[in-house]
Amino acid sequence: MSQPLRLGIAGLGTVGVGVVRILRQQAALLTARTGAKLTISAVSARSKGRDRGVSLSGYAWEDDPVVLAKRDDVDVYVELMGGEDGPAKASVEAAIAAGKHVVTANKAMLALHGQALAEAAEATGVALRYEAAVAGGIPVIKSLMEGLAGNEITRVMGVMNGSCNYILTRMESSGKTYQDIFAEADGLGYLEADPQLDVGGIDAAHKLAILSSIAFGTRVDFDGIQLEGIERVSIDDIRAAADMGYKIKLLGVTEKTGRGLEQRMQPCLVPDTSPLGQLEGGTNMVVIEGDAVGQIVLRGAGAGEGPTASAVLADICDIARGVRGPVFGQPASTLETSTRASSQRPAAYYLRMALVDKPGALAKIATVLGEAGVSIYRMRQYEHDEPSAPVLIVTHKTTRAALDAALDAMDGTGVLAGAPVALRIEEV
Ligand SMILES: NC(=O)C1=CN([C@@H]2O[C@H](COP(=O)(O)OP(=O)(O)OC[C@H]3O[C@@H](n4cnc5c(N)ncnc54)[C@H](OP(=O)(O)O)[C@@H]3O)[C@@H](O)[C@H]2O)C=CC1
Ligand SMILES: N[C@@H](CCO)C(=O)O
Repeated sequence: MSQPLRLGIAGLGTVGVGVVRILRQQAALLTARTGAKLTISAVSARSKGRDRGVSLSGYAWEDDPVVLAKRDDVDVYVELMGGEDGPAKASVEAAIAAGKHVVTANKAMLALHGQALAEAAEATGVALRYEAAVAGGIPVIKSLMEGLAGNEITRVMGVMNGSCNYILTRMESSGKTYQDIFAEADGLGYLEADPQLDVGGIDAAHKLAILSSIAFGTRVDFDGIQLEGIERVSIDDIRAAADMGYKIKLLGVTEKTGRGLEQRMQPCLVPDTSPLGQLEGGTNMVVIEGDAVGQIVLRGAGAGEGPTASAVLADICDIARGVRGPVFGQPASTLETSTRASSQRPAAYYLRMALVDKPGALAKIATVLGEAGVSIYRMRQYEHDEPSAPVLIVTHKTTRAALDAALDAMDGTGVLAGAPVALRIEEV
C-alpha cells in the first residue's frame, strides 16, 4: 500500500461534514479503491465549539484556514468554506504555493479566479480539482474532461441551480406566485444565504462559466455570460407556457458559434416532453453534445450533503490514485480568450401580451411582427371577461434583434394593454 494521503479540511458545514462522514464511514472501501489510506490531519471552521453531528476527535484544529493549508502534515487541502475571495481564495493560493493538492467545491471562486489559480497550480505541479463545484453529485467535470475527451463539444446546456428549478416547478404544481414560493423555499432553507445568487442566476452562471472553459478550451469568462434570473417569471407565464406545451426553466447554454462564444443563463421555454422539461424539483440536469457521441443527458442531485460530498470524494480518490492533469482539461497557458458572441443564435420566441379588445388590434400586432420579419408559428387568444384580451404567440425562428424591433414597434400601436413578455424557446 502507498503512503497515507493526509487531508486538511477547511469548512465543516453541509459539504464539509458530509466529506468527514464518508471518510470515517467508508475508510476501508476508499482504501480498497485507491490503494491509499485517506486520513484527516486537521480541520478548520469559524466556531470550534459547534456540535456538527460528526466526531472530529483525532483531528487537529486550526482557526486560520491559511495556516491549515500550509501544514506539513497536509498533502491535500480541501476548501469547503465558499466565497469568491476572502479566506477561500487566500487559503487555496497558500496551499498551491506550499505544493499541496487542492480540492474545492467553490464555483464562485473558480468562475472568477479560475485562470490564475489554474496557472499557479500547473506551475507548481499540483492538482486543483473541483467536481463538486458544478451540479453537485453529477460527475459532469469528469464526463467532459475524460469520458468525452475524444469529442469536439458543440453545446453544453442545463439546469444547474436546484433552488430555481424547485421554485419554478412548485409554482406550476401549486399555482402560487413567485413571491409565495420564494418565501416557501427560503423557509425550507433551500436558498443560499444571499438568495440573489440563486434567483438572480449567478450561482448557475458560475457553473456555466466553468463548463464553457472545459468544453471549448477557453479562459473562464463569467462576465461574458448574458445573465437573467427568474424573478420576473410570473405564474401567468408558467400557466400559458404549459398550455402551449412548454415548461419554463432557468437554462444555461454555452456554445461556440461562428460569431464567438455564446454563453446564456436565462429563463427559457423547453418542450414539456423533453428531458429538461420533465425535470422536477431541486434536481439538476446537464446536456452535453459532442460531434462523435451525439447528445448525452446527466441528471441527479445538484446539492446537499451526500451528493456534494460524493463529488468531493471523487476528486480526493483521483489524487490518491495519482491522477493529475491540467485544471481545465488542457494547460491553462493554452486556453484561449474567447470572443464573446455579439448576438444570440436565432430561436423561436414565446410572446404573451394583453391587447385592447377592439377590432383590428390583433391585426396591428401581426403587421408589426411581419414588418420586423418575425413570422408567427402559433397563436392563441383566450376567452376573457376583462376589457383586455390575453394573447399568446409562438414565433418561427427569428433573431433577438428582429424581435426587439417588433416589440419596440408594438409600443406605438396603441393596442397593448400592458408590457408584452418575450421568452426564448430553446431547441433541446
Ligand atoms: N451546500 C451544497 O449543497 C453545495 C455547496 N457547494 C459549495 O460548497 C462550499 C461549502 O458549502 P456549504 O457546506 O453549503 O457551506 P456552509 O455555509 O454550510 O458551511 C461553510 C463552512 O465554512 C466555514 N467557514 C466560513 N468562513 C470561514 C472562515 N473564515 N474560516 C474558517 N471556516 C469558515 C463555516 O464555519 P462555521 O460552521 O463555524 O460557521 C462552515 O463550517 C461552497 O463553496 C458552496 O458553494 C457546492 C455544491 C453544493
Ligand atoms: N444553491 C445551489 C446549491 C448548489 O450549488 C442550488 O440551488 O443548486
